[in-house]
Amino acid sequence: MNVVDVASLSVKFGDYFAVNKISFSVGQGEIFGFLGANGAGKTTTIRVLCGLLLPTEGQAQVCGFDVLKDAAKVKNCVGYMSQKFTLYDDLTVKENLEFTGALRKLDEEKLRLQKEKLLEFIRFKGDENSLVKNLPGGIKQQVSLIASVLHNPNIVFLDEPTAGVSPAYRQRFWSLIRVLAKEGKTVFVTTHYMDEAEQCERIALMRSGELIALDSPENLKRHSFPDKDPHKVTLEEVFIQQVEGR
Ligand SMILES: Nc1ncnc2c1ncn2[C@@H]1O[C@H](COP(=O)(O)OP(=O)(O)OP(=O)(O)O)[C@@H](O)[C@H]1O
Repeated sequence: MNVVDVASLSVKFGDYFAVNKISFSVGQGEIFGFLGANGAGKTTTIRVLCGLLLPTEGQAQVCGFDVLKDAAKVKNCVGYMSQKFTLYDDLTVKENLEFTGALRKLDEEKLRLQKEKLLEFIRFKGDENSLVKNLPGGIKQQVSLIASVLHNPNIVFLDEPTAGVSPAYRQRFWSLIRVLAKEGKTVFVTTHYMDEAEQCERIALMRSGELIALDSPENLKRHSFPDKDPHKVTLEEVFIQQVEGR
C-alpha cells in the first residue's frame, strides 16, 4: 500500500518553480531518501506533503488523504521533524513532549503511555526535567524524533535530521529510523550524508525542482555508471554526476 502518491506536483513562488511536475509514490514501512542540492525543492515538497503548503498544480495524497481537500487529516497522519525547529530550547524534555501532545490533542493517558514508550525507545537516560538547551545535540535530535512521532503517525518526514550531529549519534539515529520502519512507519528523509542515503530502500534525486531519478541505491549506481562494477561506485559519485551535473 502506498502512503504517499504524488502526480505532476508543482509549487510556484511568483514565477519560480520550486517544485516542477514531480511524480512518485512511497510505500508503507519504506525508508525513502529525498536527495538534492540546496534549493532543489525538497523542503517545499515536504511542506506540501505535510498539509502545510498548497501546491500550485498537480495532486498529492498522503495516507489516502488529498492535500488540497483534506489538509487537516493529512496533518493528523504525518509526523514532521523540520530542519531548524522542532523543540523549544527553554522548555524541559517533559514540557516539550507535553506541549507537542497538547498540540496533537492527545488525551492525558495516551500522552503518558506514548511518552514512556518513546523515551524508552531512545533509551533516554537523562532527567526529563532538564532544559532541552542543556542536552547534547545528538540527544536533542532523538528527543525531537520522538516528539515528531508522539501521535503515532503513519509516516514521518525528517528534514536533514542529523545535520551537525557527531558520527556516533548519526549512527544511533539511523538505528532508530530502522526500528520505526520495521514497525511499519514510513520514513521520508532528506540528508546530505551519502552513508545515510545508502541505508534508504529507494532514493529520489531532485535537481532544480525536478525529480531526475528514483531507484534503489544499487540501481542508481548501475544506471549512472553502466560501464563500471556497481559495487565499486559510490553514491557520492552518483550524486555528483546526476545532481551537480559534473
Ligand atoms: N516561501 C518561499 N518564497 C519564495 N521562494 C521560496 C520559498 N520557499 C522556498 N523558496 C525557494 O524555493 C527553492 C526550493 O527551496 P527548498 O527549501 O524547497 O529547497 P531544499 O531542497 O529543501 O534546500 P535545502 O537543502 O537548502 O534545504 C529555493 O530556491 C528557495 O529559495
